[in-house]
Amino acid sequence: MIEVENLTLRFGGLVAVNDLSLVVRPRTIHALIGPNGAGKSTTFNCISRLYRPTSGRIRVLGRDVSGLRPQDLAPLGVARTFQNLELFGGLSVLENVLIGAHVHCGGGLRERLAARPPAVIGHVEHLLERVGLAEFRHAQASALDFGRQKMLELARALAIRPRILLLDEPAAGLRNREIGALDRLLNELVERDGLTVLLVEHVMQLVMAISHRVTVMNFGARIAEGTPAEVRRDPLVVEAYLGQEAAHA
Ligand SMILES: Nc1ncnc2c1ncn2[C@@H]1O[C@H](COP(=O)(O)OP(=O)(O)OP(=O)(O)O)[C@@H](O)[C@H]1O
Repeated sequence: MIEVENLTLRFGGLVAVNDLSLVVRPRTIHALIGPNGAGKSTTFNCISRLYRPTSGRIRVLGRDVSGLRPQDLAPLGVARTFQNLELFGGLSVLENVLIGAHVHCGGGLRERLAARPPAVIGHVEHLLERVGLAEFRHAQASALDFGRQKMLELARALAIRPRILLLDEPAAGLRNREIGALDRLLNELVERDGLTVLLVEHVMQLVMAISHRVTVMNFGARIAEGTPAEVRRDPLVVEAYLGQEAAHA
């Protein structure tokens, strides 16, 4: 679903991503982990076209993305969420998801909100149920607590009916109960709906529970890859990131 080949990105003299290759297979949850500054977000931003790589190649759904703009990815079936939430705080929960649902139709914000075909509303209501926000559908997005705002961002991403979900730290700042709900939802999206998920995440509780594959980065490069159990035991990973405690967890 995603193929990253020899990706390098330099910011001036700093090599943020260094010759990174990785393959995300269909219907898997693939986590990108590593210490702060390892190059995870930069890799993510190259895949979602916010950054232009210095060299290397990225294919998404078999297509070279080098000529695409960030907004070209949604029509291809690729949705993303952001580490710093990017909601329309003044709009309702329902309207925020509606905006996502209309991505295929083009047009401005006003047109997207004005056109509310019943089928689209039905889909949006269904998504709000799935992320546990149905009862908040008419609340203003900015009035939700942080955990619910994160679920709203996820619902908006799902509204485009994506085949690939790119999630930037979906569990950051969530409480245990919320992480459990996210775990169940992501599993269901992959198992039942056939989505593919690539996530950058620091919350090991989630990564180790849900990932089929984990790529570990340090200093811009890949230092390990495997199942959660494999990377947890990898001495390089233990030294760079997880610590002895996680190795024995
Ligand atoms: N826009 C930028 N301009 C210059 N340097 C940058 C930029 N974005 C990231 N960097 C640098 O590139 C390196 C990799 O950063 P990146 O944000 O990709 O790491 P990360 O693994 O996502 O870290 P974190 O877990 O803290 O989010 C860091 O040294 C960072 O300071």
